[in-house]
Amino acid sequence: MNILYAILVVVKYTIYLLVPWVLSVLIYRVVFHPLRKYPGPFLVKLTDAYAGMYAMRRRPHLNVYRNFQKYGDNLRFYTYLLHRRKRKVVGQVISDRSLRAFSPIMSEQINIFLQQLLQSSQRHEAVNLTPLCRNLSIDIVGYLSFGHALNTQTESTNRFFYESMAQALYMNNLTFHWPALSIASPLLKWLGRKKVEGFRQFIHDMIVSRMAEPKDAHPDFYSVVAGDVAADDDADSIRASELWGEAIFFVAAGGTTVATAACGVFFHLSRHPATYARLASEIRGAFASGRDIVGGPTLLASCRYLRAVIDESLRLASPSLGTLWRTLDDSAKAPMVVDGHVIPRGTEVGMHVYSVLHNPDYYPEPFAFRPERWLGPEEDGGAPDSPEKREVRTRMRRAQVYFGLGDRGCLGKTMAYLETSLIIAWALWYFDFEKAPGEAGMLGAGREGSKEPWGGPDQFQLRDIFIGDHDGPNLVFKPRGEHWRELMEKA
Ligand code: HEM
Repeated sequence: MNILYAILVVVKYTIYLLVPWVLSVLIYRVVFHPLRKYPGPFLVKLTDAYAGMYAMRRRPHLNVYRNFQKYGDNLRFYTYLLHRRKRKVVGQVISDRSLRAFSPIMSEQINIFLQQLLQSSQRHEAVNLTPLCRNLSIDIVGYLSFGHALNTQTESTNRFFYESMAQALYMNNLTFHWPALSIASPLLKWLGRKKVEGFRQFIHDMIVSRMAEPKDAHPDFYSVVAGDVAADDDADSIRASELWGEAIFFVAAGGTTVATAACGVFFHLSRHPATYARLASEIRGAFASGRDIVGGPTLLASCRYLRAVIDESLRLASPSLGTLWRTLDDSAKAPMVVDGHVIPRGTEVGMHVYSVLHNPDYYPEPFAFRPERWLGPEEDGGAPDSPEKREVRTRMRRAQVYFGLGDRGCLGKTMAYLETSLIIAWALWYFDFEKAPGEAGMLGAGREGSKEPWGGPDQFQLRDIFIGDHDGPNLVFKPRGEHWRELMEKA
């Protein structure tokens, strides 16, 4: 009885202390917070659990978009910032010169992907492009980062890689949107421990096997950073080294983004026959054989419609969906001013990629797939131009944020365009394709009758786990004439 009484007293006084404390925090957040003048859902002012709930459901991009529609151009949100990466070092790995040295490896890997399409076509089976493109881009980034043959395209051993990485990113994204959840970090880590540890072990093995080779053995990330970041080859030292963080970031940044880009293009082409026909005729008219399709002026500069299709697909289904955060450098003397707003020191300001890319002020009919919007009059059959049209194009280009902008923008942009262009151009050279019949063909698409503009059957569905996660499309490939025989020679 005495113990029960003691517990009740403790609970009572805890409540007496907690209630005023919680109330004062809430009053501060609503009434006195330096960001109080910025609109947003009332719950956001009270707690970051609001953003966390959407992150949990992998839908923060859609929620933020909806809030921009409701509250205007500036929103208040709780989150915190990622740290800056060694841009200069990483930049050297994917400079144009390094890419030239690397492009035979890229072509070899895409060739394996094409062989798989060929096999599916010979079996008259539909293929799910998500695992195929994911394995391809992960294999390419494996070579690019540590000269390492991951062989996820041909063997199942390393295929856990994506699942593990996605689990780690999902967890990070969750605590990023809902920092208070860090209290539960040990539990979350424990729940996801197998996948996350698998991912860590994998990166560790990749680094160790590369460190065993001479620095210049491959034209890869390691050959550039090896002298810059030192680590012994024991697990703790590697995990504590800068190489570790850089490697994880690099593999995550390059490992799945291109897969999303390519899947988006496949999805949209399979839903838009006129676009498909125009692009097929551009590619098939520009080259004499599949062997002639290589990176360089013809593919990237002459195939303007291909670029427009990739751009429009990246706009609708951007591999990066969330907010790119910035904060004022500690050493900066002048305050940060954004769009006329003076930003309190220590506050992070972000640009929400999905919302910008679907803003009707920049992209009229933002959910419509219209590659032509990216073409100038000279590329669009000499269509009449006007100052208004030029103004629309300029605004569109300035809002083209899927690679980020400015001095933190994507360093892999050239590589991403090259890789996606080669995948699509070769697929259209060797094959014809269409969406799989029946329900299977709906994989990755929204639903008929959806009330949301992003929910319809012509919209590629992305889940926001920091990167865009997806499944599908399921497509049926048919070899085009006798061109496929060239693939047999390449095999
Ligand atoms: C379509 C594919 C891709 C998209 C949409 C994309 C998008 C992005 C975005 C939005 C950022 C952040 C920019 C910012 O914070 O302002 C970024 C950064 C970065 N990306 Fe990409 N990316 C793609 C492919 C790649 C590839 C293939 C690589 C390399 C293999 C790569 C390497 C990087 C690196 C190293 C950074 C960090 C730059 C820095 O912090 O200074 N990306 N990317």
